[in-house]
Amino acid sequence: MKVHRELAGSLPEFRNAVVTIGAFDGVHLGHRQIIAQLKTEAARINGETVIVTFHPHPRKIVSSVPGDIKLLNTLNEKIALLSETGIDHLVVVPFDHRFSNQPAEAYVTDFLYRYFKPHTIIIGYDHRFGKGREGDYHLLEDFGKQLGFEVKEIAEQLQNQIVVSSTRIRQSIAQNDIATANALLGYPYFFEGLIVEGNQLGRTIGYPTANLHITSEEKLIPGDGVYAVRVNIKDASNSTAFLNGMMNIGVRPTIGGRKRVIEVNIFDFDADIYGQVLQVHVVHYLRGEVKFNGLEELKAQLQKDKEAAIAQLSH
Ligand SMILES: Cc1cc2nc3c(=O)[nH]c(=O)nc-3n(C[C@H](O)[C@H](O)[C@H](O)COP(=O)(O)O)c2cc1C
Ligand SMILES: Nc1ncnc2c1ncn2[C@@H]1O[C@H](COP(=O)(O)OP(=O)(O)O)[C@@H](O)[C@H]1O
Repeated sequence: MKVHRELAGSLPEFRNAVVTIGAFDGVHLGHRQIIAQLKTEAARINGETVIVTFHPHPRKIVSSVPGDIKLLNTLNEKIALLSETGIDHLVVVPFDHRFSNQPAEAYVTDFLYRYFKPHTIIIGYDHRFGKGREGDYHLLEDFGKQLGFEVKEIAEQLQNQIVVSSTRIRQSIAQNDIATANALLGYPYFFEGLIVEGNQLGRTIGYPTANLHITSEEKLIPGDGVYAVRVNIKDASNSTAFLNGMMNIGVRPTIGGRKRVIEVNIFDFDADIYGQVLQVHVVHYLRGEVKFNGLEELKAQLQKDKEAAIAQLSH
């Protein structure tokens, strides 16, 4: 997959471009359905598959509360996930107020048609574009007749009767409904953080925990609670080996904590990994955070959590 981060001057001439446009936050099962169609269509006409996405996320620019929205993917994660789907081109369009204020007609002629000369455009059932989201499938179809491109619409995707949408997945993760989120994503939700020092208390009770500092401000972190996780230490070896573990997200009422922390105890593991980046794949929600009467009670619960986590991770 070739990644293009600028429009003017640097885009190639695509051969029979089969294009889709969207935020693709999460690269979830609905997105994957569109991508599958893109590839089928491109194979049929010997064309190239092109995904057009925007950065920053359009909601960050047009939202009334800027900076408020948390996302499923950082740009780099999105690029990695899309790259695995086997498409030919990803175009990351810088999204700003000027771009968002283009009338829908100008968006089609001065942007879509001008840069991509599409053979076919495939969009999701709820895709909107242009100032005030005024452009839709029908407008695109009208332009297609004039300018000579095909437009195809993909119906909404259901998973266990739930409509697959980035918004729905974001809500599920924030409310610790990891089961729903993962089912709609098609993979376990993941995030990463830098391993920093904590109170060094964990090791004294037999459960050392890697405390994570999240460097991406936009990344959505699951709601408070205890989770079964798989982790990958992103060190120089670039190993993709996964280790099992359990994670707590919360303020740690038992030790009188106030600040929200994210910490992971890795099973069958013993090494100093301060300063490394840990990627955490959230597999299962185990329980809510509890205030215990002292460390002994907490320790007993941690043993139970570990057994529950191992049972979940062995599926
Ligand atoms: C799987 C797991 C579950 C936890 N559950 C709770 C909990 O329910 N209540 C709580 O106060 N602390 C909980 N903790 C946090 C512990 O209090 C914390 O790991 C310990 O104080 C060590 O902190 P340190 O890493 O900063 O030294 C949990 C930690 C882990 C790893
Ligand atoms: N099994 C393990 N799981 C997590 N971290 C571990 C493990 N074994 C060793 N460590 C190391 O120990 C640190 C955690 O120990 P801990 O006593 O909880 O200190 P801190 O409060 O600084 O997190 C981790 O950051 C990591 O470097």
